[in-house]
Amino acid sequence: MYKVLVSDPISDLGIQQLVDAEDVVVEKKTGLSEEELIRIIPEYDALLVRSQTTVTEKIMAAGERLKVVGRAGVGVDNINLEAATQRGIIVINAPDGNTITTCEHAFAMMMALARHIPQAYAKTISGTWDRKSFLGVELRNKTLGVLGMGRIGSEVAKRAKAFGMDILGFDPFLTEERAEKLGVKLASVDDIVRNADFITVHTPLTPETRGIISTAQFAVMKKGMRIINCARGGVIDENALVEAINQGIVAGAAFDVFEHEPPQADHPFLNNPKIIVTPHLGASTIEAQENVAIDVSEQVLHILRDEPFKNAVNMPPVAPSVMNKLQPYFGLGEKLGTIAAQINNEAVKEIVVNYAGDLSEVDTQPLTRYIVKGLLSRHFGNDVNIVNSMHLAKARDINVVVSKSTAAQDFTNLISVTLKLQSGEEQRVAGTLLSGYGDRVVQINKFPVDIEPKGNLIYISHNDKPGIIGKVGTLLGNNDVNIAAMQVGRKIVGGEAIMVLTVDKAVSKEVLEELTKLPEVNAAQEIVLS
Ligand SMILES: NC(=O)C1=CN([C@@H]2O[C@H](COP(=O)(O)OP(=O)(O)OC[C@H]3O[C@@H](n4cnc5c(N)ncnc54)[C@H](O)[C@@H]3O)[C@@H](O)[C@H]2O)C=CC1
Ligand SMILES: O=C(O)C(=O)COP(=O)(O)O
Repeated sequence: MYKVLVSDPISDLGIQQLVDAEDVVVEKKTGLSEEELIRIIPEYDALLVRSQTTVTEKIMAAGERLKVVGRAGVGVDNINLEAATQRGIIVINAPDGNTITTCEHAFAMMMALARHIPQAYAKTISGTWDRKSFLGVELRNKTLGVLGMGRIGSEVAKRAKAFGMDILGFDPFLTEERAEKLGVKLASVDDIVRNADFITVHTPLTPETRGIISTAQFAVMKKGMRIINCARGGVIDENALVEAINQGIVAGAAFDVFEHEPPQADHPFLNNPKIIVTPHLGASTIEAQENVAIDVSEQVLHILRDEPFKNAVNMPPVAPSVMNKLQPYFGLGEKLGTIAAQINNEAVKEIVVNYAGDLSEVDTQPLTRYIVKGLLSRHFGNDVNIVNSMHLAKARDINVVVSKSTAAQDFTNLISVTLKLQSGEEQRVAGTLLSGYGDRVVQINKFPVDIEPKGNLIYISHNDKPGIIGKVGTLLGNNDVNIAAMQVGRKIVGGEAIMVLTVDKAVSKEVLEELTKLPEVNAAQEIVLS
């Protein structure tokens, strides 16, 4: 049974598929302190959060079974990604489910700012009929600057267009083509701060975006401009904003997010009549909450069940078309790594992976993670997975080199894994995916073989002498080890050779030692595959 902890308020309807899953138990415990979470997290395989729970390194360290942290939303700044990656914990988010909702909130904030709606409402319900104090401005013909033209920023721009606004957009990934399609003029941050009547930010909080709008930017803004932050607290410097309002540069600001949430009671935004605030409500609609919870629950279920998944934020993204091509090779890749690790006992300095044939045309980076995982699993066991395999290799100074070739000998695809060892020697395992037959190992070191990589194997390197096969068979038989299949590989008669035996059960160290004592045998290793 997999145990899932939901530690923030997440839509019941959205997590229903987890609740309904026969192999999952869902427990909801919100408002926990870090200490409480550290205490209970060892029981859980998955943790589902929104933005309230801060998933610290200590929580990750305590999460002995923790396989995945699912963020029902976009921003993962409350999750220590580095700590997750080091421990092989997959972090996923739900990037699309709250785009429209947050865009609509930003738009609502812009309109509320333009027409003083919160201030006018407060005064009216207090019994004062004041029509003079709330003279607003139209959005039509105003210039809107959008910083961050990703999912939300682009939707904001589309709506602003419909309101007759001119839009200046800045995003390092915004191309001229896409800007044109969106009806946005590509601009620099400087163009935007100098020319916009309204500015709205839609970037994550990164070292680069922290304070992207600060004192220097406010200093050159149009007098009477208005500014909105429905992204992350800190993108617009809070103190610099208050100062710009006091100087009469900024006519009004609308903030949904704060540098520290919730803000202290004496936060300068909370009693400034020119600043309207909401308590991080950008994603808070029925629709968005259902969407993000459904998305994240679906992926969590896949991860728990070791099925392919998407939206991992601590692994590079892979296009679905690429994923579809690579997926059939994941098992083979991992097994090749496992075999390579088990036929040698030396420290590995470098792993050279060559993808040939069909595979040379695809971005194989996710597949390399599986190979490295298989390789390191001999020593790391379950502590290595595809999230941390490259990280663990790097931390151990193991260089991973990938090469590609169009020709794949007689195969349509071929993966070769070569280990460069401390002694300067090399070990090589190559395999292919044969249509209709599945995974096959087709080469070990210089010897061509044809092995189904499955179950328990014994790898023997020996000298090709008459009678050796019989001796090995007798020795194993005497030790009650049944041979299911056998492959012998040699280059020349009487020269170096290898034997790979598929056996029905694991063999003991003692049996392996007995095998190495046979005069023709140079080495005998067990290879265990799942
Ligand atoms: N208030 C709320 O409740 C919500 C807030 N958000 C926040 O909104 C932000 C945007 O979300 P999405 O549009 O879904 O993300 P996204 O990833 O689609 O877009 C973010 C964009 O920011 C751009 N960017 C990064 N660095 C930049 C820089 N230095 N200058 C300009 N652009 C830069 C990226 O290239 C990307 O296109 C995130 O911080 C997210 O956490 C998202 C949902 C709800
Ligand atoms: O998705 C995001 O990035 C958000 O900021 C939404 O946060 P929330 O899920 O409402 O706590």
